[in-house]
Amino acid sequence: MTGPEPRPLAVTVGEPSGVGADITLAAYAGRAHRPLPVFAFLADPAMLAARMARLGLTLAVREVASIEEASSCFASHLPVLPLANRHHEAPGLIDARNAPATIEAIDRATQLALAGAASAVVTNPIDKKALYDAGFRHPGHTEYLADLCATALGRDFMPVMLLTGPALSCVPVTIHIPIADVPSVLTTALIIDTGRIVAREMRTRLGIPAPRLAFAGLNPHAGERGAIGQEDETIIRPAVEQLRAEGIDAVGPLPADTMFHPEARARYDVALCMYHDQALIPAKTLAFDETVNCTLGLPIIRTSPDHGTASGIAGTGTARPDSFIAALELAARMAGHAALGDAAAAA
Ligand SMILES: NC(=O)C1=CN([C@@H]2O[C@H](COP(=O)(O)OP(=O)(O)OC[C@H]3O[C@@H](n4cnc5c(N)ncnc54)[C@H](O)[C@@H]3O)[C@@H](O)[C@H]2O)C=CC1
Ligand SMILES: NCC(=O)COP(=O)(O)O
Repeated sequence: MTGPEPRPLAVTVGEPSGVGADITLAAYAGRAHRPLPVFAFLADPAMLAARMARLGLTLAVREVASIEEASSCFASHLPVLPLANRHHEAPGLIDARNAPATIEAIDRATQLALAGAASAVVTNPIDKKALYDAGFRHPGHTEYLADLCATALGRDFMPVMLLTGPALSCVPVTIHIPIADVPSVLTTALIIDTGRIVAREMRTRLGIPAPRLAFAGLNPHAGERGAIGQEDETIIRPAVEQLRAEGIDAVGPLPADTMFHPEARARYDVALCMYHDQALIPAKTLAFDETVNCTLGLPIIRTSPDHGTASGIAGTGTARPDSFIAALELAARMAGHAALGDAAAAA
């Protein structure tokens, strides 16, 4: 017996000078070999046509008026929800005129997910500086999506960035801030709040019944018992103790340099790291093509490939779609779609 048809995913095009269009088109072109969950692509059809021509792709595209139409045409046509704003197609070239369309795609995909018409949002990478220069006041998708959800629902959400792949799941507790600001932004309360969201959503959304959380220290050797910095003992340890008191399986602070080798990784389900690169370097080094960026703490599901705009290879046909496909697959799994293999077997 098959259940109701799952609602489509809403995929945003991201920065048009980057590889967002390339990897989405490549994933769709390869769907016979690696089946995809149904999605609608929020993009400028003219920009897509130009990128397809540049890539030598001849895919059947259908402009759809609503995301619901994606389900009926996905097998034969790439469903595109046209943006009202234009994207100028020029690989590698940042153009300030593109920002409104890039943001429109994120806004509309989020609205579709909040309204229940899309089962999840999958974002392609944005060029953060290009958007900052155009007046975008959020560090990245993670915080912007939380703001959009807060505005729509009238309450605040604390977004948490999770990078998850076959070898490692990890969370940067502080995200896109200068390294010099990390010690002052890092507080016991921030670590506790992050740990609670991670523990809850690893269980409720990622299917790990009793997640084991490992917290990295901030300083070398996790501060060497206070001899190499104080934050490990004064900020991180009290947070870990509080989480343990709440029944969460938490350990740390652990020396960060020895918590990512295979035996160490076997002892936890998710590493909570104190700053961006402490988390993203091991995640991308271990599985660049399979790791997915997923935002926890929101009332919607959002995933993304782990990589950036890769604008140096946009339009060349060399961008690998694997992390993007993994992001589609994770979003579908989190949204409760039948596994693609199961769906194929039931068909
Ligand atoms: N979720 C998002 O919106 C993200 C956006 N970014 C943005 O991306 C821009 C560029 O960031 P970078 O640090 O240069 O990282 P990047 O991931 O764009 O590129 C790093 C290296 O990996 C290669 N690469 C990336 N994706 C690839 C793919 N799919 N196939 C083959 N090779 C690939 C690139 O060619 C480059 O050599 C920045 O503006 C940054 O803000 C970065 C990460 C995530
Ligand atoms: N380095 C990760 C990254 O830039 C992703 O940011 P976001 O746009 O997902 O917030």
